[in-house]
Amino acid sequence: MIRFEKVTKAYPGHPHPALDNISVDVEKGEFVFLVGSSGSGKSTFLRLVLREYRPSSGRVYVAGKEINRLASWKVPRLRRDIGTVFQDFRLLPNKTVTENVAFALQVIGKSRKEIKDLVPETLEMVGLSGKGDRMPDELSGGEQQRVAVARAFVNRPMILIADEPTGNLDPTTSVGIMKLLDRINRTGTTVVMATHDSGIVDQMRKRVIELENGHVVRDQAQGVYGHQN
Ligand SMILES: Nc1ncnc2c1ncn2[C@@H]1O[C@H](COP(=O)(O)OP(=O)(O)OP(=O)(O)O)[C@@H](O)[C@H]1O
Repeated sequence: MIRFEKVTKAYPGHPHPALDNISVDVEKGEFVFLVGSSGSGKSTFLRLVLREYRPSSGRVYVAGKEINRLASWKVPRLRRDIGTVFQDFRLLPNKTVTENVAFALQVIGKSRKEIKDLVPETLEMVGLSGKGDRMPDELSGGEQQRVAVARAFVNRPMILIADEPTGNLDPTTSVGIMKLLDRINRTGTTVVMATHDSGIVDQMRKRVIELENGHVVRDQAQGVYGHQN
């Protein structure tokens, strides 16, 4: 589903590349944690999948397509297939919960009928039935992140990318969000999540890819957060 072939990404003005000749394969339906200290290259990896950046060298494939060769006008189509969740929720503050989730469908041209069916169904799935008319600032952090997850998943994307989705949440709330991501993964959606949350990684025992200075230093099935000697 995602393939990096000898990918290097160097930012202008930086002496060391953020990713240095990495090759990684993520199969359809996998759940992968990306771990590594701050600056190790996790966000750069995720941004390359979204084609927010192009690699300096090497190839990135998503669903069999080499995305660096996509014409710019095809990039929005690629991003439709990839839901995103971030640490800081990124909800539209002047829209209700329902409107936030519906908006994701409106921008890709879904019919009113589809929106009417999909939004309540997805809000129910994330445990927010009955809160559709609330504004984001009337919700707890955990609830806001549930809205963000609903928005990312309402279109049933092939891939869900999460960049430190539990970074602003307490441990109990984090577990709730992880249960949701796990449930989404079980529907067949490939999940790639960058995180510093060792408790979550150790609890879930999914594949762990560790980056260090732009290199893959560990790729472990049913892995843990830290090194095991
Ligand atoms: N837009 C950018 N321009 C220049 N350098 C960047 C840019 N984004 C990231 N970098 C550099 O690339 C390296 C990798 O950064 P990246 O954000 O991918 O790391 P990260 O593992 O996601 O870190 P964190 O855990 O702090 O989010 C760092 O040295 C960073 O300073």
